[in-house]
Amino acid sequence: MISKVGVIGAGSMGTALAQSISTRVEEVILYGRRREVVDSVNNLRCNKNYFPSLHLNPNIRAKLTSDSLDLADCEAIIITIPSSEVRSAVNTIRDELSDTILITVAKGLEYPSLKTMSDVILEESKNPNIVSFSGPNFADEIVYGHLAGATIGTDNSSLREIMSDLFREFILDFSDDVRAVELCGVLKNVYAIGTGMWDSVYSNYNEHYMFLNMCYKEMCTFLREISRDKDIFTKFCCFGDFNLTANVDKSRNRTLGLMIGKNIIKTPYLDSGVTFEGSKSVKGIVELADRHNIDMPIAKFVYDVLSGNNNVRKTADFLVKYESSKR
Ligand SMILES: NC(=O)c1ccc[n+]([C@@H]2O[C@H](COP(=O)([O-])OP(=O)(O)OC[C@H]3O[C@@H](n4cnc5c(N)ncnc54)[C@H](O)[C@@H]3O)[C@@H](O)[C@H]2O)c1
Repeated sequence: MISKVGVIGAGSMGTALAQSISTRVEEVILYGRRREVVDSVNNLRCNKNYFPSLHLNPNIRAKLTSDSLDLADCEAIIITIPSSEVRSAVNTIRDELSDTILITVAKGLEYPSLKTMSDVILEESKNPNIVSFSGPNFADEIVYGHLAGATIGTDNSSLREIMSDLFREFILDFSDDVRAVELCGVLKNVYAIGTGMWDSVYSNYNEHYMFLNMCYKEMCTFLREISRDKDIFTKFCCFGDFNLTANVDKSRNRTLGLMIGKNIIKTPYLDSGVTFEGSKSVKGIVELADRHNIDMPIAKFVYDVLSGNNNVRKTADFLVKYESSKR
């Protein structure tokens, strides 16, 4: 159905999705910032900075973002750059985006606007054909063709069939509440940091799963208030992605929480750069919760520790007392 796709961002997720969809479309253009990455894709058929031993399919070509992009003949564009870069990147190419489907995988909340990435993309591109792609999937597994699940968030039902075909390598579910799908991706990062912090203090299985349950309950309380999709709780973007990110040590945000709890990383630590997107979003989530009058003590726990206002043990002990006092 779609024959040409542009992927903005030649990092882990961009390369993984390019490889995955290249079995479905005629041509994929991977847009990267670094010349050595672009050259390795075109000349060596691999992305030497991210997956040096993976042979990329022959219909993937790479281009530098600093060159003329020629996006106009791409029927879909997948945005796989860190959320902090999305506004400026879309602004630069906004004149070429009017007739394409814009798919975002970036997980973050802009601060202080509290806008999700689809809000930001719509504002910059004025193109309403926006899809969010979110679920429990690590790039280093997608890239080798392992099975994965994902939620497609779109309020345009005519895009569902096109997305089903493009992402045929995935098991998909759908939601018409794009913002809720994206907020699941932001919340799960906050709770993954929190679970890492908690596990650095309480390490038994009972303690771990008690806290995990408390996090999921808080996440659902938030979603019940803001989501139009009343089934969001069972979708890949919610339950699956929350579990993957909070439970698996390969998750960057969980690792951040563990390292802060073990004093390997010092706080304050709210603005970290590319790797730990959750730490950038936690302040926004706390503000959104306040705006909607939702009690979110665990998100506040993560915020307090990341901003250097409290340590993990004291805050975890406070949470235990707080939960017990609700009886
Ligand atoms: N890695 C995963 O498993 C995974 C899974 C789901 C979603 N995501 C999301 O995908 C996004 C990217 O994550 P990643 O893991 O691929 O990160 P990454 O650090 O591996 O790659 C990001 C790439 O984007 C490039 N980049 C940054 N700003 C750019 C710009 N303005 N124009 C072009 N390229 C730019 C960087 O050079 C880098 O190569 C994040 O929002 C992340 O939350 C990642």
